Amino acid sequence: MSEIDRDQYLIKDEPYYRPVQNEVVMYEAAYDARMPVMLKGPTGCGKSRFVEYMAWKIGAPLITVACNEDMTASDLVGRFLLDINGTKWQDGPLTVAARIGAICYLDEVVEARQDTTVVIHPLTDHRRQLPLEKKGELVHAHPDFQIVISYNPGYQSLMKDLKQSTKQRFGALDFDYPSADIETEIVAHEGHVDKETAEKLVQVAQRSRNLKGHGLDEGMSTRLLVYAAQLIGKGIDPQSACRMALVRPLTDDPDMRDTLDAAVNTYF
Ligand SMILES: Nc1ncnc2c1ncn2[C@@H]1O[C@H](COP(=O)(O)OP(=O)(O)OP(=O)(O)O)[C@@H](O)[C@H]1O
Repeated sequence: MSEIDRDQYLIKDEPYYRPVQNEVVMYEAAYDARMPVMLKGPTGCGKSRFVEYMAWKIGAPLITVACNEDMTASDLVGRFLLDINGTKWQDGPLTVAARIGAICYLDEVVEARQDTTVVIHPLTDHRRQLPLEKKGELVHAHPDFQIVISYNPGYQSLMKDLKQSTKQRFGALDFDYPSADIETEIVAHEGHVDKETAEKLVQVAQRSRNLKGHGLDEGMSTRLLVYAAQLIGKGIDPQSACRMALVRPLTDDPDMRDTLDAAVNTYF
């Protein structure tokens, strides 16, 4: 539909992304094949940043949808809205992406109910179609349309997982917190702190990641390390910065909190 302003979804400035493995080359090949891609990995490890960077590099518009359990198929596909002139169809983000040839990034897709997730099926196989049942229209995806989903395998349970018939429509790239030297580089760059401070933050995080499954559901993410670095960059003393950005968000358990505070104190 010509009235959609495609340019608004373009990423104008290069996002900072530090490649970790061969993910850039792999993604480019998948994009060339318009293969649906699944990014697997823990929270705050760089998946969204990676998609932004790839969209910028390719020059493709990017439409991101944060999925949640209340999301319905209509939230993705579109719905009729009432206005003073009667009813008017409004495309949802998935439909807009299919029409303009955007990369549609469904963040944490497993949060959505399975009856919502299945609407992506006809778009992710050879059909590349999206039926708008309520409107009686069959949208043929633009040749540049691609679908990308993110998925945190750590959170999944039998109750909440993607169906095999959904999973097996995607090529998957594994993401994880980067090695210490790369993560230090990222934290120093994003948090505007010196290398030595970034290194210490990464060491604290690595300690917390060893506690995953032993009282912690998840270790400190790269995102939290960037937060801590930003506070330190604002002149906050490192211990207080780490308490606020690294320890308190992670746990409500007083013993675990003390353990993590102690880990912070050994480095700062
Ligand atoms: N490889 C990387 N290059 C540059 N920045 C990174 C990288 N990895 C992580 N970061 C930093 O970590 C922050 C969090 O990453 P991002 O938002 O992409 O996480 P995510 O994996 O998408 O998390 P979630 O699953 O919770 O949405 C980014 O804003 C960025 O500052």
